[in-house]
Amino acid sequence: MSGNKLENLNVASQEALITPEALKKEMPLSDKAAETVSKGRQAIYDIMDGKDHRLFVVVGPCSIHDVEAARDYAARLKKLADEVSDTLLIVMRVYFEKPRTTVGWKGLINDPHLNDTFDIEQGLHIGRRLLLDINELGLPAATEALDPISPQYLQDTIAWSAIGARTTESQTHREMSSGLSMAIGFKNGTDGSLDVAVNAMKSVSHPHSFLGIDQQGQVAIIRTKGNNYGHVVLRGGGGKPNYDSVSVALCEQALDKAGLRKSMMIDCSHANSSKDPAIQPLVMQDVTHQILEGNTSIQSLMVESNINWGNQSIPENLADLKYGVSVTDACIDWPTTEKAIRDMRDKLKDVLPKRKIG
Ligand SMILES: O=C[C@H](O)[C@H](O)COP(=O)(O)O
Ligand SMILES: C=C(OP(=O)(O)O)C(=O)O
Repeated sequence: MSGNKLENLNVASQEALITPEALKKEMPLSDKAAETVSKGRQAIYDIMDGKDHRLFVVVGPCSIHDVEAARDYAARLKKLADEVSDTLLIVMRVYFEKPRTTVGWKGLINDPHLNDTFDIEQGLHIGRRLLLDINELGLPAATEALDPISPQYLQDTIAWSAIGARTTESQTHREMSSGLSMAIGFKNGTDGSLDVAVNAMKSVSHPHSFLGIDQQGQVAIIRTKGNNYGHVVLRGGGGKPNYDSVSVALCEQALDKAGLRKSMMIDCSHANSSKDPAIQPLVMQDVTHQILEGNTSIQSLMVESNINWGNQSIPENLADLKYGVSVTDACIDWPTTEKAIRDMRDKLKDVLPKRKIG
């Protein structure tokens, strides 16, 4: 550590990490996986541009903590995705980085062994392997871009990214998003503020120059071109939901006033469900009804779903973990997910092709 007595005084230790280039050399993207990423990104662009009539639906666990259960879930979701692909583009939530309101487990990259050992090098390897395998299935992946460095390790496997409610106002995250290679959903603030997401959409469309790391892990000046595929994610906040038609109309007005594309995602979980999974299918039904009634701005949804219902705390003895149950937010189970997605597809399959977007 530096000999300077005025710096790192609160740093306990630091250790070098594998570079992004080295990790990708160890775990390259196959042609099949690359095709899944590229097609997934393009389909989302086409949906946002009104060239593809479908909705895209980001479905999956609140967080990934058990890669075998994640593979099991991905195989089920891939089958469902193929079944509904005429109407819904299904993208799997593969969330490795968890923003916490205060403290708590921060995800599989930060602590892959769920025991505060913070084996981040192992976390990056495990996370990349799973993302490669999910894309190999032909299932595109979505994640939250939370850590400003990790995208250099993983973003070549990602078709869509979210910036979370706690970081949508962050300049660092807006700068990072302006250089990412896919559409970015900006959550409204945890207090329900829409302004932070609208301002993020404005910011992300501009070029930015900022401090980052390159593929060789060298600190570098990153200069971006700007990203024209930012959109708002309505996730509720301030103790109340904002998926209702009035909140959606107010969001459309705000986007119109700002001269931004009226493309939004409804997050059926978080403050839109008061974190009660039983509410998520009701939100999905309400959104479907809004579209049947003529809404043309809702182009995507987010659903927190797992193999089994609810959530669990991380036990002292990991052998006590219940299979396929979230260790962060509570999720709907697989049968509920299948039913809700199928219902949405059946109700919208003849309507979406007639929607005039934009
Ligand atoms: O999606 C996960 C949670 O909503 C988010 O990480 C905050 O969780 P917490 O309030 O339990 O920290
Ligand atoms: C943390 C999440 O959501 P939010 O940022 O809306 O709380 C999430 O989608 O996992």
